[in-house]
Amino acid sequence: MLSFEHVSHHFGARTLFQDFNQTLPESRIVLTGANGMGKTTLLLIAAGVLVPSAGTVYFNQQPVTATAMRHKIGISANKVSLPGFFTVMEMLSFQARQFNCPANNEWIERLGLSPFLNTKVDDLSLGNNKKLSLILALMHQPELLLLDEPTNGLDEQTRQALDNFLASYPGQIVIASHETGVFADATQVRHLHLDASGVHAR
Ligand SMILES: Nc1ncnc2c1ncn2[C@@H]1O[C@H](COP(=O)(O)OP(=O)(O)OP(=O)(O)O)[C@@H](O)[C@H]1O
Repeated sequence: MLSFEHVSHHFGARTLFQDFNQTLPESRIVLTGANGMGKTTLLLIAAGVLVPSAGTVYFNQQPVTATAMRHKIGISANKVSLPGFFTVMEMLSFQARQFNCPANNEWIERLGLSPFLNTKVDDLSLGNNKKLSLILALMHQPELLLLDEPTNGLDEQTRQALDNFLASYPGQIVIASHETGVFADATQVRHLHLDASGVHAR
């Protein structure tokens, strides 16, 4: 369960959110808001990748910045850039070693990334880069999965495969999206909306 306690964040003079307090027991959370409102920033903070200006984010009562949480959280966001000089296979192997999980998971096949295993990350198309980022986020089957615009740039077949996968994912999922129909079939969905006055739970 994700929980924000007195979380504030600002970049220079710009405050994105101030004293955000919310416990989110729902298994599916959708984060919406206009461009530049802070959706990606909130995801990075929830992943423990970015330390907020104030406050703490907890996942199952543990601060997300704790080292032990690395194995429990997965994030796919354009702002989490991948080292361009690695090939796809090297990247997957590296991640597998980090998380002590198999690199050869079904997702490489299912997302059609097999022909690109020897391609350097820098040389991947936008869609294939997105696929790699998604696989890296979910290959260790994290308890908390944070996805920034996961279907952006994906072809229809891949979108469908991802939707089906997410529908039965056992962990908690937070998706930042401009699309309204995210988690259409889920029963427990919480909506968070960001605007100029901060984060609003709906
Ligand atoms: N490292 C940074 N330093 C300074 N400003 C930043 C930094 N990262 C993000 N920002 C600013 O913070 C604001 C929120 O950015 P963020 O990427 O979180 O928005 P977003 O809601 O995800 O936008 P979009 O829908 O366009 O992806 C933007 O105005 C952005 O320019």
